Amino acid sequence: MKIFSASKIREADETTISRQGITTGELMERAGTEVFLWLKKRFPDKETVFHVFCGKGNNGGDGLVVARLLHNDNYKVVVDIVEGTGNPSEDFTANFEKLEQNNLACNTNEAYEYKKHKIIFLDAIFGIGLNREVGAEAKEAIQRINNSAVKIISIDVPSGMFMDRKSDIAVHSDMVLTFQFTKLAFYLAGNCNFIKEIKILDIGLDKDFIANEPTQFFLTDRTEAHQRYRPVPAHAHKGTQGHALIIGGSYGKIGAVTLSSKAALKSGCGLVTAYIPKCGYTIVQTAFPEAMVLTGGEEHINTIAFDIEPKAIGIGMGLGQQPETQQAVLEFLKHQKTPMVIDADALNILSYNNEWLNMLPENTILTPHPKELERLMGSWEDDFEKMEKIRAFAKEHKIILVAKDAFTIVACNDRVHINSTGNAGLATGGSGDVLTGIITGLLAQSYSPADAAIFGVYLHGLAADIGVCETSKQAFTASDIINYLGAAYLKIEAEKAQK
Ligand SMILES: NC(=O)C1=CN([C@@H]2O[C@H](COP(=O)(O)OP(=O)(O)OC[C@H]3O[C@@H](n4cnc5c(N)ncnc54)[C@H](OP(=O)(O)O)[C@@H]3O)[C@@H](O)[C@H]2O)[C@H](O)CC1
Ligand SMILES: [K+]
Repeated sequence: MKIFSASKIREADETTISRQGITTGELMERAGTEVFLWLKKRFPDKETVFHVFCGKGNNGGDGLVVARLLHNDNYKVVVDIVEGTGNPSEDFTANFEKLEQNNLACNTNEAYEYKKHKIIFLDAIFGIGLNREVGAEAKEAIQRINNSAVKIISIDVPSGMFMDRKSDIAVHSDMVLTFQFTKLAFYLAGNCNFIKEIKILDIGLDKDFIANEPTQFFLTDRTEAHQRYRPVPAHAHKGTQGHALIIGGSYGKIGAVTLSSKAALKSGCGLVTAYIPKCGYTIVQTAFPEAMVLTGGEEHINTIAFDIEPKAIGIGMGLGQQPETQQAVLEFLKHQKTPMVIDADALNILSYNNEWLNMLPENTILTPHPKELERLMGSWEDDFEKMEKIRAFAKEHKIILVAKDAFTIVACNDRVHINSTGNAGLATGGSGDVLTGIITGLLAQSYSPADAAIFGVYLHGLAADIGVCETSKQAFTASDIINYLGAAYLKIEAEKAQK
């Protein structure tokens, strides 16, 4: 799914208004109606009290439409117009007048009994139009909302959240009902406390505009994942499903390479060879009998040489950074032409030898966690700068960068893809090793590097989303990601069959 900036969303509005021959007020009515219908379905109990906090712009206008529709549908509605939210927009004013005509007064300080009623706070103070720091009055309203113990639903965006820069104060939403497009700011690490859940409401913006307007940002949602997924061909055998080579491990860190190798095989490739130091030989052969094993070095890898022809290589998991290992990795990378995923210590070795980055084959996949990312490309001021640096770094070095985070970002071909699956259960040792294994396994199956990275990250997160429902987040381990890969594939197959 495309992600557009606030200015592009305004263009989409204007195009829709002119092509569909409607007014801005009619578009607002449509947006408000979608919110109303969603609320009505979710909260059928007419005793529910909706307390709507409106700013004076179009986000507030949406809030007023929703308030009127709820009121006319016999819900209990309380409306507060928040001061210090700019000059009233035309459509806000029109809807404010309609509210009076419908006998719904604002700012009445009406008391409602918290015990007796189910209270929902609707947040319509600011939307995508926030363009300066929130002033005292609006801040007070945001704090009041946040300090309440009731369910908070934001219209379009959590009020106070900037679309293009770091936000200091914003509504902490249980649910954001956002119009037509999801927003980039929702996925940034610094904003993670502001949103629990996102629901995109279709408000019928112009389809041609959406299809044709370019953007650099995409959400890897179900549809995107399905487009990149490649089912196993009916005539497949282990020779056609690709051979993955996983290079890594050192004394005390053989688990990393074992997890990675297992994940590669479970992602669907035909054969996996693990290249490890001798100290791990019995461990890998015992823990993972499906793998073939090659060795180099005693307790750490000191040379990388083999006579197999893998279709993809994953390197770095548990490798260590002994001088001999560093030398072996750099020598190895110098001659590589095979599609490759570089992780963990192999990434760190590259960061100390930055000039080597440009020698990597085009579209080599790098999978850093935040610390490794910082070592690679330097630090960043805020999430927006981080995103831009990731995009520019991938472009400059002609690589694919998989920046692991709560919402993992894949930068490739001057585009940024934000993953939509995964949960806090993935914050567990070895989950990165599993991801590298999955991506390497997909590469071995002839997925393009971009598809392997984008789909691999999605699949990894989906396995965790399915898994934690049975294990809990706390008890979820990296091995569970591997165990639930099958369920993730089955879910994707079932969703595709439903279409
Ligand atoms: N396609 C859609 O998604 C549609 C969205 N709609 C809704 O419209 C809002 C955007 O509305 P807009 O009026 O542009 O902006 P806001 O409501 O977010 O903000 C209102 C104005 O507030 C002023 N402002 C900005 N920052 C501050 C601040 N810190 N303190 C006080 N005031 C501030 C600013 O006006 P100025 O003239 O003062 O600069 C804003 O314009 C969108 O989010 C949706 O909810 C449509 O209803 C339908 C289509
Ligand atoms: K809002």
